[in-house]
Formats: sequence, C-alpha cells, structure tokens
Amino acid sequence: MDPSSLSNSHECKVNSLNLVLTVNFEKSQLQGYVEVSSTVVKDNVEFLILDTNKLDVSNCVDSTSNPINFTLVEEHKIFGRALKITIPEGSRTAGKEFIVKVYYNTTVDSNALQWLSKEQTAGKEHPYLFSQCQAIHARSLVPCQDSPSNKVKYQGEITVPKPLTALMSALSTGKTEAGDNNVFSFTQEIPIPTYLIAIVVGHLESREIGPRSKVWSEPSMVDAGAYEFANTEKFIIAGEELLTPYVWGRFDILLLPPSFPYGGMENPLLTFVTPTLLATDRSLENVLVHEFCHSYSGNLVTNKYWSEFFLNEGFTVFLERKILARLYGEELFDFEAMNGLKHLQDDIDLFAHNCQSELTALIPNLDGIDPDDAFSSVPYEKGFNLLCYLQSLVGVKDFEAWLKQYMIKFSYQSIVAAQMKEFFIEYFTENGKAEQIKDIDWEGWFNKPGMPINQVKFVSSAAQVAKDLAEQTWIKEQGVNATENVIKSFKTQQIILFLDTLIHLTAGKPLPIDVLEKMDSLYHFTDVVNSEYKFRWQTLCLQSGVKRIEPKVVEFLTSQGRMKFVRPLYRELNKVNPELAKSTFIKHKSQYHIIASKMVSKDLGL
Ligand SMILES: CC/C=C\C/C=C\C[C@@H](O)/C=C/C=C/C=C\[C@@H](O)CCCC(=O)O
Ligand SMILES: [Zn+2]
Repeated sequence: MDPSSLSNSHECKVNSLNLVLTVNFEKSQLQGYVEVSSTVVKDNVEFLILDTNKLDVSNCVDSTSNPINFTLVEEHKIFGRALKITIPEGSRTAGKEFIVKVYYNTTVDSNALQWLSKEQTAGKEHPYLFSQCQAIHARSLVPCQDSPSNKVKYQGEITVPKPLTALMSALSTGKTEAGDNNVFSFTQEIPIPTYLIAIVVGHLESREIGPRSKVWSEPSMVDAGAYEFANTEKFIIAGEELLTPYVWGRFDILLLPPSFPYGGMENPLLTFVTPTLLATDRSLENVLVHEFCHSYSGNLVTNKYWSEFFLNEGFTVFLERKILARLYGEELFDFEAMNGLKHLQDDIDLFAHNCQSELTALIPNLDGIDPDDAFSSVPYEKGFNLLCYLQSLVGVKDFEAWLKQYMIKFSYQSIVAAQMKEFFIEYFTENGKAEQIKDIDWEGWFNKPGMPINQVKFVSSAAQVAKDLAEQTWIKEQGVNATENVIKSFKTQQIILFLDTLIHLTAGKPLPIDVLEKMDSLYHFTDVVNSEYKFRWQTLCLQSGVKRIEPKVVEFLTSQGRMKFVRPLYRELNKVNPELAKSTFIKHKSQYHIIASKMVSKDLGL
C-alpha cells in the first residue's frame, strides 16, 4: 500500500480517466468532470476511493446520469481528502467494470496549478496556466488514484478561450471551434502514473527542432528555445542506441514562464523546462538529456512508491551521464559524478543539521511525510552511485546489457527496489558472475543514511584543473597570481565546478571581499547570463558579506522561481539580511508557484 495515497487500487483499480474541462481564467478554475473507468479487483468491494486535494466535488453519476452516492472524508493535512464513491451492488464482483463521472472544480488552492495573469507572462497580453503534478499534486487537478503504483490511460477535452492553445502530456487528436472558445482533444494511450498528467494553456507558438520534436513557448521565447534545444534528436538517437526504441512517438518541449519551480519535468510527449536553461550556448542541455532519459526510467519503469524515488532519479542520472559521455567524451561521466558527490554531501549535511538524517537513506520511510519535504539530491546521486558500484563489479559492457534487459523486463510496470535487486542477482548469476556480486550489501545501500557505503573512485583531469584553480589560486594564494587566462579555456561545467569548490571549501571561512572583487574584475561573474553561474556567484558573495550583491540577488530571486535557485539563495540572504529576505519573499510570494512558495515559507520560518 502506498503511504502517500488514500486511494484503493488494490480493491478497485482505475484504468483510465477522461478529463472534460473548461479553463476559466476569470475564476482561476478548471470546471467540468472526469469520467473514471475502473475494474473491481475483489468480490464485495463497496467503494472506489479516489484522492482529491482542494477540489470542489459537486456530483457523481453513472453513464445514464443516475446519481451515485459519494462522500468526501475529512481532510488530511498532507494527503488531502479521500473521495469514497459507492460501487453499485451489481458491480461488486471481481473483474466487473465500474464507470463513474465525477463533476468538480479545481480551486485557487489546488497545488498542481499555477495561474498567471497576463501581466505575469512574457507577452503581457494573455493569461497562462500550467500544472506540476509530481509527486502528489495530481489529486488537486483531478480526482484520481494518485499513486505511482497505478498506471492509467487518459483522454482530455479542454475548452479554452480563443486564441489560446492547450497542450497535455498526451497526443493531440484535434481542435474544434465553439464560439469564443477552442476545444482541444488529447489521448495518452500508454498507461502512465497520474503524476505524469500535465496541462498547459497559453499564447503558445512552436518551432520544429527535429523529426519528432518541437519547442513550444510564448512567441517571444520560442526562437531562443529552438536554438538552445537543437541537439534533442541526437539525445533521442543516443538513448535508443543505449537502451530500446523510443516508444512515445514525439518528444516535444514546453519552455515555461520563469516561475516554473523545477529545471525540468518529464511529462510524456511534452517535457516541461524552465527558461533558466536559456544560457544562449546550449551549455545547460544536460537537463534536457535528463528529462529525455525519464522516457525510460520513470515513465516506462516507474517507482511504485515515492520512497523508491531513486529507481526514477538514480537510474535517470546514470543514463543522462552515459549519454552525455557518449556525445561529448567519456571523461564527462566521471566529471559529473564528482560534482554530484559534492551536492550529495551538501544535502546529507543539511538533513543532518535539521535532525532528519533518516531521510538520507536511499529508501527512506515516508509514512506521514510530504514527499516535497523529503526531496533532495539523495535519490539522484546516491542512486547513481549505487549503479556505478554495481557496474564496477560486473564491468561496463555487461552492466549496459543488463540495463537494457531491465528496461525491457519492467517497462509499463511500477516496481520496488527489491525487484531490481532480484533481477540483477538472477541475471548475473545466470551469466556467470555470481562470485563478483555475492558480497553486495544491499541492505546497507538501501537503508543506511548518509554517504554511499562503497564509493567508486571517479577520475577527471578537467575536474582537477577546475578544483586546482579554486583551491590553489584563490583559496591558498587569495588570487594574488590570478589572471583571466586559465578560465577562458574552461567548459561551462568546469566553471560550475570551480564555483562549487569555492562554496564548499570556504563554508564557515568565507573568502575576503577584496578577493571576490578581484575575481569579479577578472571573470565578470556579476553580470553573467548563465543561471548556474549566477546562483553560485551570488551565494559566494552573500557568504562573504559583499553588500553590493544584494540588489542583484533580489533581482534574480524575483525574476524566476526555480526552487533549486530560490530556496538556497533565500536561505543565504536570510542569514546576512533577514529583513530583506523576508520582505522580498512576502512582496513577491504570489508570483511563485504554490509549491515553491510553501517551501520557501518553511525555509524562512514564516
Ligand atoms: C526520497 C523521496 C523524495 C521525494 C519524493 C518524490 C518527489 C518529490 C517532489 O518534491 C517532486 C519533485 C519533482 C522534481 C522534478 C524535477 C527535478 O528533477 C528537478 C531537479 C531540480 C532542478 O533542476 O531544478
Ligand atoms: Zn529527474
């Protein structure tokens, strides 16, 4: 049973959802109904139980519009309200189909949705709506069995005011006119977990960037997006070579407004990405590779429960780095791995500081815990390190062969780590490698908090050069002999590692202000476009007490809402200037996504 869901797919399993909704921008509401088709799993099951959160449910009817009894159970603070729908007596037999139409509206408190006024968009002429359902927010978009353990097909019929366009994480099947509105139709024929249901409505335009890919965004950003993500087809081909043919058909990209709270979200057929990836030189395309890799790990082979999130993210980071290494040189794999370890250590330290070290286990206990509160780099980087360790035992070639078989075996399923472990042992025992894998401490890997228990050594000379520049030239020598030359030859990822190393090594012992000023006069970090540099540079400056950076920090904090940037930066600003941090957040709170706003509020102790 999924501790993050109140639903009962083990008794009555939902197979498909048909969302028939009108988008009402005046009220910031989706209005309409969902037709839920389910199969009764056991005899004598009285109820179909769906998750809802902050939804107004008005009625339940059968296919001939006869009313069906329902009750909304008292609200759980984290998991919302269970909707108990009475299954008619004649259908309470295992194998029987049960279809119910649930009439409902979303509310302004629906976590999954962000409604932007026209002033909050780039074009300033039309309002905009987008969703973010991972991990447990689909229930605030549509009544559903909101657990990754259950996969559903879905259809959508979305009515939007002209001239806006609606898109979903599904195939577009048509558009019809209805007076002042357009009705867009969609179908997702591959069963997916509900966290992958997605919708966007806005003034959208698209550009072809490959034989199966388009970039969508507001008109003013679409060319920049098309340039930035031009390598998409190369990633798809590399993924198909490493794994199996891409089954989803299209891989389109939606470039969102700046308040999108994540780098990217792997909504099938329509990956959502933040505009903070627009570095103008394609240097942040690794996020796109990451989202593409979720087409396999996550979207085909899905974690059954959120506690097993590393099956989605650890595998995806591993695939992402494999593909990047194939395209841009093998050393990149170790380079990224070294950088990842640093982030892992930072997050483990942060959880320890907050007395929550148990959440740094690869499979943490999430009973009663909001998955958003447990989110960190642990499932990403520790999961990645587990796979590197397993690969080191059996060799790269055989491990890659296993990975392909793993995808084939578990595609279209939701699984737990024990199934992955069992298949690994079975596969390598049959392939003559029982001896190599006999001492794996699975229990320690899965359940022990903290850093990985068996650390694979990563080697990268490019990483060493970046670290040397930080350690030797700037920390030891305080920049006395620094010139602008060395960094000129650096790739983006080296500059990021350089800045990360400085942040890491100067924690508690910040660089003097004049040293940072000299660095800025040589490297011009204050005015960079690249969001990854900006975030790290501003962090360093705040830690050293560079006062002049504060207005720049406020500008960055209020011009985008990606949690990876805004949460740590607000925390840093709060340490040196709590008044500015709090007043900035309070003033701009409404422009952030609800999830981001909730997390920053907690971080600032508001
Ligand atoms: C161990 C269990 C922890 C968490 C459970 C699952 C989901 C957490 C929830 O907060 C949703 C996360 C969504 C993430 C989407 C995209 C990320 O990969 C982006 C990473 C950060 C960034 O680049 O901005
Ligand atoms: Zn991911």
